[in-house]
Amino acid sequence: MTGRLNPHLFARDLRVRLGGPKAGRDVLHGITLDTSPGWTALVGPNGAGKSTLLRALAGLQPLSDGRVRLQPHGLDVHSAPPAVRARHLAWLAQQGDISGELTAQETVALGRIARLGLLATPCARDLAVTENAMRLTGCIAWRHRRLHELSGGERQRVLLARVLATQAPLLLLDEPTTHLDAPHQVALARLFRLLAHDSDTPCAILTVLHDLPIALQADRLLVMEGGRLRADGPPGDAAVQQALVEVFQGAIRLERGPDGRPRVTLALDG
Ligand SMILES: Nc1ncnc2c1ncn2[C@@H]1O[C@H](COP(=O)(O)OP(=O)(O)OP(=O)(O)O)[C@@H](O)[C@H]1O
Repeated sequence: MTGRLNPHLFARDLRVRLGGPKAGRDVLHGITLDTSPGWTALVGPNGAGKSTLLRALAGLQPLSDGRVRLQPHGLDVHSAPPAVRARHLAWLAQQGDISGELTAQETVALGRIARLGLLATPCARDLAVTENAMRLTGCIAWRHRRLHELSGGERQRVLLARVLATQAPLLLLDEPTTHLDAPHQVALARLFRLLAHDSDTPCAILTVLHDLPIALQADRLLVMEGGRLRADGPPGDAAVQQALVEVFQGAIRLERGPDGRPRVTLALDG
C-alpha cells in the first residue's frame, strides 16, 4: 500500500479513575501526549499506569476526563466505531485475548478481519499479508498448530503477527517482549526499527516495555510514574535518564555505550 497517511494520536488531559465510585482511585492524573513517527517506548515501575494509558490511547479505556483524537482526521478514538478505529490503529494486549482453539494462522488472519470487516472475503493479497506477518515474527513453522499447543513465547509471536496483519499505521503494543528469549527480543527490536524507519509504509509504534535494554533502542522514551509522565525525549536526553534512575529507585545504572546510546545494567551490587 502506498500513500498511507501517518496518523498521530493527540491525547489531552487524560484522567482515569478505576475501582468504582466509593473505593475508586485515580490512575491517570491528566496526561497530555502526542504520538510521533518512529518507535516510542513507554516505561515505568509496576502500577505506574502504562497499560491504562495505552488502553486509553487505543480508545479501549473509558476516561473520567480528557480526549484522544486521531489526526489528521480529528476522529475521537473513544466514539469511533471499532472497525474504523481498526483501520488506523492496532493494539496488542498484555494478556493474550484469543481462544486457544484457533490455529496460529487463523489467529493471524483475525488481524485481517479486524481491518476488512467480518463480511469481507479474504483475497490472495490478504493471504500474502498474513503470510508476511508470520514470516516477520518467525512463526511460519507452527502455523497449523493451535494456540494452546504453543509455548508462551511462540504464542506471543503469533499475537504480534496478528497485529502486523492489520497493516494499521499506528501500533500500540503492551509488553510485546513478554515470554521472548534474548534472540527474539533482539529480533523484535530490529523489527520495530525496520517497521518504523525502513519499510515502504512506516508505522508509528508505541510499546510498553519492562525490558530497558530494548526500550533504550527506541527513538523516544516516555517515563511514567504514579499515573503521570515524568519525562519524554530521546534515550540520550539527560532529563530522561535522570527520570529513569529515579523512578526505578536506583536499581539501574546507565552508562554511555560505544555507539553513544545509553546502556543499562541492574545495580545488583548496590
Ligand atoms: N480495576 C481496577 N480497579 C482499581 N485499580 C486498578 C484496576 N486496574 C488497575 N488498577 C490500578 O491501576 C494502576 C495502574 O495499573 P496499570 O496496569 O495501568 O499499571 P502498569 O504501569 O501497566 O503496571 P505493570 O507494569 O505492573 O503492568 C495500578 O496501581 C493498578 O493497581
